[in-house]
Amino acid sequence: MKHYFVSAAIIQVMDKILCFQRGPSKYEYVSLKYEFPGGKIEEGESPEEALVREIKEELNLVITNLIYFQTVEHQYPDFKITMHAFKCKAENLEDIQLNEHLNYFQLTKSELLSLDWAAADIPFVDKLISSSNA
Ligand SMILES: Nc1nc2c([nH]c(=O)n2[C@@H]2O[C@H](COP(=O)(O)OP(=O)(O)OP(=O)(O)O)[C@@H](O)[C@H]2O)c(=O)[nH]1
Repeated sequence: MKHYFVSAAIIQVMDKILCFQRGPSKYEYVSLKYEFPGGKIEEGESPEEALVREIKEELNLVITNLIYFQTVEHQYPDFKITMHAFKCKAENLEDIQLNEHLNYFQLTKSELLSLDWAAADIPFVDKLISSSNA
């Protein structure tokens, strides 16, 4: 069984959080689901370095002020992921490009549950909702 190590960005804009819809996938349980953008950590990279690289590649954004948030281990039917989430800011939001995602929303914490999240992201969503100053 494959085990992926992944970093994910909780990008905050004022009191809102950026939520991104994945494209179609052969794995129906992640296909078209919402996620925090990011990707796999490559050999020799820290989780933070991987996240800065992935967000530039996927969204053309420069992220700053990374603060560790939480790590989730999730077993999907075909692979396992260990995913580290970081809160951060985006320097240049006006330059955003959706190079991989289909769509995105800027939502307040209380609105997050209106989206169909990838299962691995649910602990992040729950923690964001339950933490008033997180
Ligand atoms: N980036 C990211 N991946 C997630 C999240 N939740 C979640 O289950 N995943 C899963 O983690 C795996 C790795 O993510 P990814 O596909 O974005 O990584 P990547 O850009 O390096 O992929 P690549 O192999 O196509 O280059 C995917 O199978 C994805 O479904 C999330 O919030 N963010």
